[in-house]
Amino acid sequence: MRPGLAIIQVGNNPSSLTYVRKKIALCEENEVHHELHHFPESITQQEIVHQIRTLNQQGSIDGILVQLPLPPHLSRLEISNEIKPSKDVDCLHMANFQNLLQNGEDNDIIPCTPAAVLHILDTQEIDVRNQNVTVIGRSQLVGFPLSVLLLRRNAKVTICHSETTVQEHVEKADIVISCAGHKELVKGQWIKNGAKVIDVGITRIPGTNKIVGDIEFQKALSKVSFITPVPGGVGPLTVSMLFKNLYRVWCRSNGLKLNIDEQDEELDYAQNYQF
Ligand SMILES: Nc1nc(=O)c2c([nH]1)NC[C@@H]1CN(c3ccc(C(=O)N[C@@H](CCC(=O)O)C(=O)O)cc3)C=[N+]21
Repeated sequence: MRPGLAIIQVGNNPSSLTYVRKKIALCEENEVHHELHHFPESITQQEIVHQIRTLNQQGSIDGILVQLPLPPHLSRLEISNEIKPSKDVDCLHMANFQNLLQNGEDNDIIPCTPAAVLHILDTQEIDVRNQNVTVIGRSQLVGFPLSVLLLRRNAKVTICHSETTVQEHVEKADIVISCAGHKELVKGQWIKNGAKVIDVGITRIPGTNKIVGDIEFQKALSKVSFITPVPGGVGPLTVSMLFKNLYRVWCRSNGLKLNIDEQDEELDYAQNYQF
């Protein structure tokens, strides 16, 4: 049986519309069974919970993804914990999240964006051990788990957030990973010569189709020894990692042994990425 992915989307957040469209396009390209459950902003907590419970029972669905952010009247925590842990491709359920903290990269599921960042570090052969790594942002899906995973790789991690100054921590960083979603928050001149920079942030410029990252890219270019662009950097890889996670849960639910080499091939055909 083909892998099956259910996406739950609430409202019409323009970024979510784009991301969901990309995920569905990849499902179609790769013959992954998919269902989009798109609800109006007015949906109640109970209705969403009911939908998740139905999908939890559904044999054709291996992975359930609740597209974030949710509107403020819905409880993300409660909704996350309704997802059957074995179908949770984003590692949102608290049991999965706890396992992630305990097992680090040995965990079954690593959330898609942190997994994308680790993949970049690995393919670029960037060793974070004993390096000053400044992570900007502490969200449950990105900054926080990523920081823990970097710590387990023995990086010296500094986490910045809305109540910290950023400049001084960027200035001392060997590696900067920005996941704030604030247009050009990190000034090129702050970056240490030779530093490596991964830009996870995406901000849409209103009234255009343009997106920009958290880093002043052009100004950073003369300083860095490596930088990922926006668009065309972490974003597309994030979607590849979703498919990697889906493949994992599908293997598990079908009693198949995971073949990691095969899995990496799956990843290559899912996206072409080149920095
Ligand atoms: N439950 C959940 N899981 C997620 O994995 C999740 C989420 N919620 N909410 C939002 C973020 C963001 N995210 C991206 C997906 C694709 C691109 C992507 O393809 N970006 C392209 C272009 C995008 C564009 O043109 O707008 C690029 O950066 O080149 C970016 C970001 C997944 N997220």
